[in-house]
Amino acid sequence: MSPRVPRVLAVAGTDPTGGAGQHADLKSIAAMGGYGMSAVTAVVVQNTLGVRCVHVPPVEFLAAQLDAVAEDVEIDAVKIGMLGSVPVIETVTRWLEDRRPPVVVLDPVMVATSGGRLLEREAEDALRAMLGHADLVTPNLPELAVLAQEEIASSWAEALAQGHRVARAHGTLVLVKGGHLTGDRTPDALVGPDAPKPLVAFDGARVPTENSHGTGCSLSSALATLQARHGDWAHSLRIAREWLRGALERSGDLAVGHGSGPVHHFHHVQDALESWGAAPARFSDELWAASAGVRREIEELDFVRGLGDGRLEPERFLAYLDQDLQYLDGYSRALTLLAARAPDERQRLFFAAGAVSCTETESELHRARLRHAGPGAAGAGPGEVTRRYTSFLLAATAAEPYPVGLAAVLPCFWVYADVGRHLGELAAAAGTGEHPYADWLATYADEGFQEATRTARELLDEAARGASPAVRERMREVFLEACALERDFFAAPVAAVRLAGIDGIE
Ligand SMILES: Nc1ncnc2c1ncn2[C@@H]1O[C@H](COP(=O)(O)OP(=O)(O)O)[C@@H](O)[C@H]1O
Ligand SMILES: Cc1ncc(COP(=O)(O)OP(=O)(O)O)c(N)n1
Repeated sequence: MSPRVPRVLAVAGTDPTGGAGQHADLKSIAAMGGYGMSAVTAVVVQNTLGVRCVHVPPVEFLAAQLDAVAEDVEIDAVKIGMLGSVPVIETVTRWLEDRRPPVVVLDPVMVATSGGRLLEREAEDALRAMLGHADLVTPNLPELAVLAQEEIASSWAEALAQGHRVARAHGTLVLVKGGHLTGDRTPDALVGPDAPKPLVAFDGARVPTENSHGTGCSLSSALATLQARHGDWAHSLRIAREWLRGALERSGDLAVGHGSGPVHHFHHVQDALESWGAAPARFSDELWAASAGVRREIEELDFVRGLGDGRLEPERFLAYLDQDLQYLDGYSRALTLLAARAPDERQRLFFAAGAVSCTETESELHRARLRHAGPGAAGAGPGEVTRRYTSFLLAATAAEPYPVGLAAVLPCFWVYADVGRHLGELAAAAGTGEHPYADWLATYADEGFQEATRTARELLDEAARGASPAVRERMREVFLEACALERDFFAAPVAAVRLAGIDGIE
């Protein structure tokens, strides 16, 4: 019977930055619910930028490690990664002949994506000769071509056919991986020796990230673990792919290295930790605490008190609406600039959608109210505070680093949502009678707006994690300046009672 916690041995090289090799294997095995062990084949000096050099310890040392594990622990699965040279391949082959665990996955590591060779060229024949010992071989496309002794496949159909030829020649299953294909899809398929048609195939959109260091190591060790658990390759591949997709999508949380960074093996555990209350300190919390004084000043403003308890003069409310409409024009331009500079599709869509909503929905709400108030309700142009605030936003989003632009636009989401909460409290305290601004106050509580505020905050935290100390400091300055501008903006309508011809408001 399959063990609940499979004992999985990784026979592989090292990566001191923890993204590839046996470090990635151990994380992947644990992430899939296994117990990881490792025997070192080669000590590799590498980081996310590339491989610097390789030291292969005497093979007697490797054989002793393998025996030490096997003599003590029942091994449910082995994942074999970097082997490097003929003597190492021969040592591992001999060990497999003596003590083969029930599941053997061989990732025929040859060249790191960053360019460094991890298998001597003269060891390629020996590696091919070893394939028959594996249940599953997981080459990337260049490795598959070496195993097949053919050109690199240039299409998915060619890759599948090549995978089948390798599977047939060595009597093993081959996982044909599409990570190295050009284009925005990353298919994977299991091909067996008996027929060219894949036993199972999966497709998916490529995750837009540079952080793919160690994906091959991670996938193969996850598969070894899942297979020891379920005994079904198709099922194992489905789960491993889904997990790896999350690990690629959340790789940006890690901020490790300056090159192709590692994937986030424990992205699912991070969520569990947070649900247990172990949320990490958020940079946005720090900014929020620093803005407490300005937010108190906003709550004290006559305009805010009057809007909350309903006593605000209509002409002041309309003066505010008129300036807010002109502010929205600048704000939507600032969001458009951020969308253009966003590092990934999710952020680009978020800011682009925000810009559209400002220009279409929110501006129209303002215009409808101003139209209803009569022809005198529209002001002459942007007031001094409106001009100052919008110029500040455009400068920050166009010319400063992207995380700083994010810090500039966040208060318009967050402070506004917080003022809305406070206004709701003031309205409730003022009593249950008819409130002249009730429908306007309801817009602050809109769930779509609250959700957008949460997302903007998460994006700021994400950007802060990858930012240098100098950029984080600038984010703080800009965030506080935007909060002060929010305050000045709420204070400005007091000076605007000059608007004429107003009978009522809607
Ligand atoms: N950007 C990406 N988005 C989604 N999946 C990816 C991406 N990059 C790699 N993968 C997946 O990671 C696994 C290993 O990738 P691949 O690049 O083919 O191998 P290797 O890391 O051995 O070079 C495959 O399942 C592949 O589909
Ligand atoms: C020690 C070690 N083993 C294997 C690799 C290659 O890892 P892989 O998962 O194929 O992905 P890249 O790192 O090449 O993107 C390695 N770098 N080091």
